[in-house]
Amino acid sequence: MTDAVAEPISLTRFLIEEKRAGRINPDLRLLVEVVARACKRISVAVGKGALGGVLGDAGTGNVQGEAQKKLDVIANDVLLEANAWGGHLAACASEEMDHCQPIPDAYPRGNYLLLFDPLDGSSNIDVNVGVGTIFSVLRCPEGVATVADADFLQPGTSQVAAGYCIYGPSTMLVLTIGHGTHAFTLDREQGSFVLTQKDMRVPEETKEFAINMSNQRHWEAPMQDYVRDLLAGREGPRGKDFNMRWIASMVADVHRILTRGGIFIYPWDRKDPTKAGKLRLMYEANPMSMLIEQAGGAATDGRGRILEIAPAQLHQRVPVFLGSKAEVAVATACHREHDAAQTAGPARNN
Ligand SMILES: O=P(O)(O)OC[C@H]1O[C@](O)(COP(=O)(O)O)[C@@H](O)[C@@H]1O
Ligand SMILES: [Mg+2]
Ligand SMILES: [Mg+2]
Repeated sequence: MTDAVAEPISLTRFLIEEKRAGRINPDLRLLVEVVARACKRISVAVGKGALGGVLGDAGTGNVQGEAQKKLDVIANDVLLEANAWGGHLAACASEEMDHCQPIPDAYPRGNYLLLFDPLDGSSNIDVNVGVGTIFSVLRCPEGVATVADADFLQPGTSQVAAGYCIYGPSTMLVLTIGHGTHAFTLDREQGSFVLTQKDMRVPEETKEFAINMSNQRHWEAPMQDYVRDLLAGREGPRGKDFNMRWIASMVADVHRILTRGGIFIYPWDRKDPTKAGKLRLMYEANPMSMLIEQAGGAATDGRGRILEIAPAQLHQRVPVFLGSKAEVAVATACHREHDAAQTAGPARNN
């Protein structure tokens, strides 16, 4: 849990103070301001709902083979356009684009790489449930003349900033620049983000888990074991009753966990064994893991720390276990013990 701030300040003033304290440089500060401005525009588009002609399918597909919603495309265009002229970026990469998009030669170029999931929780757009934008910032490797996808393939530990904007009953920007995780609420009358939670902390222990249970039959053995113990409640080996929540917008599920704790899980499953998971490492798992770790939580792929994964592809997928530290440790230990037993024993049973 996190206390509300005594004297709310704007995002701009917060960033100026961080700059004075030597925690952010002018270019990164500008980049965060530009992303925040773009999120305000997306918030307006999302808020129009059925009146704005923004609901429904775009009639196109993305590189992931997923049908795009109109708002996926709108949010992607808003982020690209807002960042093109800033002078702080070398290139953008998006869940919705096949390859990265370098800043054109005619435009001022900077030294950062921006990655985003422009609209997270797309399946919730048409039913008026919270959705969001997730972003991650990396440094462009030195001496790169024309940025290529390979320049983005850096582990999550290299992120210099990460955040999300949640378009819910209120619009909130949650941000880390590597010195804690902070939440800003959009004052719609003033048009500015105001710091409302400084240094968010994820409680270490929890009694709440978030998972799409309809995939249960497709999970591997350690996942089955872990969730069976949660469901057994007070009478089971965990000795306590667990509650379940699943919004199906990662942004909204993670926001709840940052606010009151819990564990969020999207494991590998056998529905499509060629995919390493559903969620994307670069646009979803890495930025969320940095935010969660900066708030005292933990994030693994069930075996190891997500932020240390060396990416091989821009659109790489990964299993995700993140949230309250002690609970992520239990889930991860369950997988590791299973792996160890498999190595020692005669045959795999999953
Ligand atoms: O449909 P499911 O299996 O519940 O999956 C929900 C998950 O998929 C996502 O919607 C994927 O994100 P996108 O909407 O950006 O593709 C996550 O936000 C969410 O956690
Ligand atoms: Mg997403
Ligand atoms: Mg998306």
